[in-house]
Amino acid sequence: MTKIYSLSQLGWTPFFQQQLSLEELSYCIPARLAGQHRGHLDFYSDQGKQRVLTSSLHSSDIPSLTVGDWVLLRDGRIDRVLERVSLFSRRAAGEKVSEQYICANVDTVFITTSLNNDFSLNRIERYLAMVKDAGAQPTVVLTKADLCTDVDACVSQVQSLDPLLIVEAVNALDVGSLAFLKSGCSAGNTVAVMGSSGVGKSTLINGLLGESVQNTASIRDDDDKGRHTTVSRTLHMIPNGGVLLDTPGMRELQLSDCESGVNEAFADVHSLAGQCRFSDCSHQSEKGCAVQNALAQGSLDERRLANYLKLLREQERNGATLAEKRARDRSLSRHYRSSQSEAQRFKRGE
Ligand SMILES: Nc1nc2c(ncn2[C@@H]2O[C@H](COP(=O)(O)OP(=O)(O)OP(=O)(O)O)[C@@H](O)[C@H]2O)c(=O)[nH]1
Ligand SMILES: [Zn+2]
Repeated sequence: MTKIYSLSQLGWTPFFQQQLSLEELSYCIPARLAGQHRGHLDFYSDQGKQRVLTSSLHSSDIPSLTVGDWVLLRDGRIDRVLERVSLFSRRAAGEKVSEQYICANVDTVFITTSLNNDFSLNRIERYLAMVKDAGAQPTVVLTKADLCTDVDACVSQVQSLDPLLIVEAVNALDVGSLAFLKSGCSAGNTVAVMGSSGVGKSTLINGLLGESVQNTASIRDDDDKGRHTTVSRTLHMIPNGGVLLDTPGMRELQLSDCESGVNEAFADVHSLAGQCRFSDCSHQSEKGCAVQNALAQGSLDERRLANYLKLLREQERNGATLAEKRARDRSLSRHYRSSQSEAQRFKRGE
């Protein structure tokens, strides 16, 4: 028997609720996509697991869905896909500019890097740009703190990238050191983990879930042969609330097209660049370059500037089409968020 979870345990928040009309509430069931299989999709709702056969869908609906999506089900079919909080995708191979979706509606990403060989501010900045571009919130998790002789120095280097960034050093093998991260995984919060191979993502995930992933209370499925397997091992319930989305695509994600994410992750440099005398300043040797001035004054770090320019060049090579499409999607999602907070203020009578 599949365990039943409440919508909030499955990651449902007011952001999704306010997209439903009263009428829809009477005939639709909100459900979250937990697994995509060859012939069917698995959804979870507060009524349990529901399987939708791919053959019952419009072929154009399928590629636009991804794990983590919330949809409205009506009579066992997808009525519509709800607006997303965030979306991770990559450029699909091929001539045409198209996007391959990886997962949706992740609130918090644990950008995981180890405090030994893997530690690199450039890599962390790259991940920050990706997470911001997707519309999610980053938390930097520095693993293998037990193998590092100066944890505080590394933490403050990461913190210097952004004073508001949450940075946490852990020994992922010691569950006790994950208490702070666990406290952030409350009901309604969807978390994903990203980082290079070997940094300790699986160890961290096992620690957050409390047991080995294989034996957790993750959403389970009986496969056709009657065996008990996890649903593509993508959607896991975190004890005491929250959902962990763990997809292979997320683990392999490369920085592709996220110029606006780069500019957000480097808000300090981006804002300096806006103050240069010439709008097309290349920040090399032009007169009145605010970026070069900041470098000369020591308020901007040479490494950070070099990484910013490198990431922007990568964006240019990737072309702007996808970036524009994402910007459109994001502004729509911001619109929803702001109308949501307006609705909340209204409710409170402000
Ligand atoms: N000492 C120490 N070892 C750790 C820590 N976190 C992970 N490890 C070890 O590092 C190795 C790699 O950890 P994994 O959790 O498999 O790393 P991963 O990021 O999931 O790797 P991929 O599956 O390749 O993506 C394992 O031997 C872990 O036991 C830590 O905080 N401290
Ligand atoms: Zn300049």
